[in-house]
Amino acid sequence: MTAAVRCQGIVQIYKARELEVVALRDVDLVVEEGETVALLGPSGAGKSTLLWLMAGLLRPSAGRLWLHGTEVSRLPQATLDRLRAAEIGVVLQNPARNLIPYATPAQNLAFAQRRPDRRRIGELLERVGLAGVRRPAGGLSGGEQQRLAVAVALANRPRLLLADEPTSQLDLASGRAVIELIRQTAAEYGTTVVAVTHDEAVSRALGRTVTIRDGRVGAEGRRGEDLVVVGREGALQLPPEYHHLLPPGSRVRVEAIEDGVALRRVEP
Ligand SMILES: Nc1ncnc2c1ncn2[C@@H]1O[C@H](COP(=O)(O)OP(=O)(O)OP(=O)(O)O)[C@@H](O)[C@H]1O
Repeated sequence: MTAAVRCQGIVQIYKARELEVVALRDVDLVVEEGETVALLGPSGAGKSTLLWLMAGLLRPSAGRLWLHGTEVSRLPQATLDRLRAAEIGVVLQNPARNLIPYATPAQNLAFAQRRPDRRRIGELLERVGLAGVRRPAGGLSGGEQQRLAVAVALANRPRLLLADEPTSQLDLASGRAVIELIRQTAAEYGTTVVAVTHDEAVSRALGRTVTIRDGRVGAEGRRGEDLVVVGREGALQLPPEYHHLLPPGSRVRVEAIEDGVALRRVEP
């Protein structure tokens, strides 16, 4: 089966004046079609950058990226834009950026659809609690805009949904409704979901977690068990709960044991 997303050695460097910021270094990641994945990690780790790359809104500085078997890191921009419109739903971090401010919620959904489907529009507005709301999107609260942005991203039943903190501005009840909508869409249409989140309810609902630390895939979890991922050339990132045992600069002796290695601190 072709993976929905395949990242191979992705590097992303931002150039800000004379400074270069390495946001991602050697990210290898495969998301199978129909999988639902939460991207976790501390602030500044590179999660949003990875999502922007998957959405084709950024080009990687190095490495290769495939979406549904097409190498997007090499596609001309117009082809990439067409592919995004046809197959990908994107929810950016600032919800207003996903919306047309002078259009009503229903109009926003209609603009997003490639084929008009009034039933789907009604159903989505109902699901995000905006049925009957006729104010322009620009006049909605942050939470309402966020719920509408998720609905807009799902208006075309995308093959791939990419969402950056889709519940960050929502209270518990609306957050649940949005999570349920995403989960149900994934189950019903086989939509692949990758969502950056700090919300535990979202990562629980999505099932697979990928933790980005310092621009790399540091850990992966399924069904609650978090496993450290061995990167290129054997690189490992210790989870924060072990930092006090092996603080930065520690010298460790690596000892082979039956099913792996043990790391033992050696006092200088
Ligand atoms: N446009 C940009 N220009 C320069 N540096 C940037 C730009 N966007 C992000 N960065 C830097 O790249 C690194 C990764 O940023 P990114 O937003 O991807 O992290 P994040 O994990 O999504 O963080 P958060 O959880 O705070 O959103 C950070 O050091 C950030 O300051």
